Amino acid sequence: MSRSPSVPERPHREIDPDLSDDERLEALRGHFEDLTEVRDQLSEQLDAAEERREQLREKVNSVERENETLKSSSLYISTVEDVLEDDEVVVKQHGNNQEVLTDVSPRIAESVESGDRVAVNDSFSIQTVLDAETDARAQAMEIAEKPDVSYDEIGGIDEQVQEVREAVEQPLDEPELFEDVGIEPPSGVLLHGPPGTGKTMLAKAVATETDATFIKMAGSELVRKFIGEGSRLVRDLFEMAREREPAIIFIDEIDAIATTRTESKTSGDAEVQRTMMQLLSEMDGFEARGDIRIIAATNRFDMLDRAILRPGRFDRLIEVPEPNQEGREQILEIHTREMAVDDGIDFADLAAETEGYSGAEIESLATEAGMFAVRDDRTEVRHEDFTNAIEKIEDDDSSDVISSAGYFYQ
Ligand SMILES: Nc1ncnc2c1ncn2[C@@H]1O[C@H](COP(=O)(O)OP(=O)(O)OP(=O)(O)O)[C@@H](O)[C@H]1O
Repeated sequence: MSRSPSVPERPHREIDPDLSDDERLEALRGHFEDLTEVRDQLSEQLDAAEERREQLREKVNSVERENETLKSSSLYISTVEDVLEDDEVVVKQHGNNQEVLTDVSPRIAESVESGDRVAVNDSFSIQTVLDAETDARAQAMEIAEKPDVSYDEIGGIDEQVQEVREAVEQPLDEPELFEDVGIEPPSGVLLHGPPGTGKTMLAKAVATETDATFIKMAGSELVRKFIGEGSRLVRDLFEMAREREPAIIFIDEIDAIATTRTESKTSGDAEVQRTMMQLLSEMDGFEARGDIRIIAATNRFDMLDRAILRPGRFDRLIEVPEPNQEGREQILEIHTREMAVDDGIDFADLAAETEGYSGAEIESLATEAGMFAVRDDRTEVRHEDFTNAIEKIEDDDSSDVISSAGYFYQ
């Protein structure tokens, strides 16, 4: 900050009364000159102060304008690549990856660091640095230190539960077993099957059982909601897992980032490709015997880019099918455990009536049956509530819910 200039001293001159007229005149002239000099100095200082005030006023105006722009216009998200001298930085725009040399508003120049996510205006000038809350990282991942799903809540897929336990739980709990035998455990496990069959539940249950942190990222969100940030978020996902070992990374709807390459070369496709390449490179550099396990899920197995299924990547495929008669019966029993149900319910009969239902649809059926009891002012749910619920669901959804179960998954 500039110091204010010192105020000149007021000139003072004693005039001896014994002086001759000429001498007094000379002394007064001298005093007058001193006063004029001081006046000139003060006037110069006043000019400088006014100039400074003008500069400050301009600065205030520019900050106000900046503020207005910030409030009124859309800003673009970029990442700071490099911070140079004189408030200049190189930013990389999300979406098209274009690098731009730009300047930072002096107001925030000191808080900008390389790697920060920032908002830039139309002329690429950095307006604000995004904090952790606005950071997509927090929004894009679901993290559960202690997910609360146990194996006995999963019905009808015992074989798959067993396979997942061998491929995921054992390498975490008993890595020495694999070392002794001299084999690498599977790098990644891919669960594939129709929607609502328990794939997410299965991944959560292993995390619960092994006391691992469960970190979920949805492939579809990466490409729809966080456009341009996919590869960075994938990097963050693995970094987050390393920070929280033991951890289970669960990538849901992996098909969204790992579909077979299309002919079109739109920027969106290139972005999806980059996200997938990042995922592959994270997996390739991974220690399979380590404390991080990777599970992915898809209900569009046919569309997957085979590159992700190579050894060292998702090399253990587990199909999670729609439940069969026995499976549906088990799932019905699981989802009515907490309900007040009548002894006369014939679960085997209901299972036969619900062919083609997924686990998620059976869960909705149980809730719907409960609703029939509530409507009838009863606290106990009866067999006919279930049959009424089946009828209602099939009437309501004959065109979508039930048939969609097998729609994407062939
Ligand atoms: N096998 C099952 N046993 C018990 N409940 C199940 C089963 N499958 C699904 N459910 C119920 O359906 C809900 C949704 O299941 P989940 O999210 O695990 O399915 P998903 O296979 O991951 O589906 P999507 O492919 O749509 O992501 C679960 O919370 C659970 O209540």
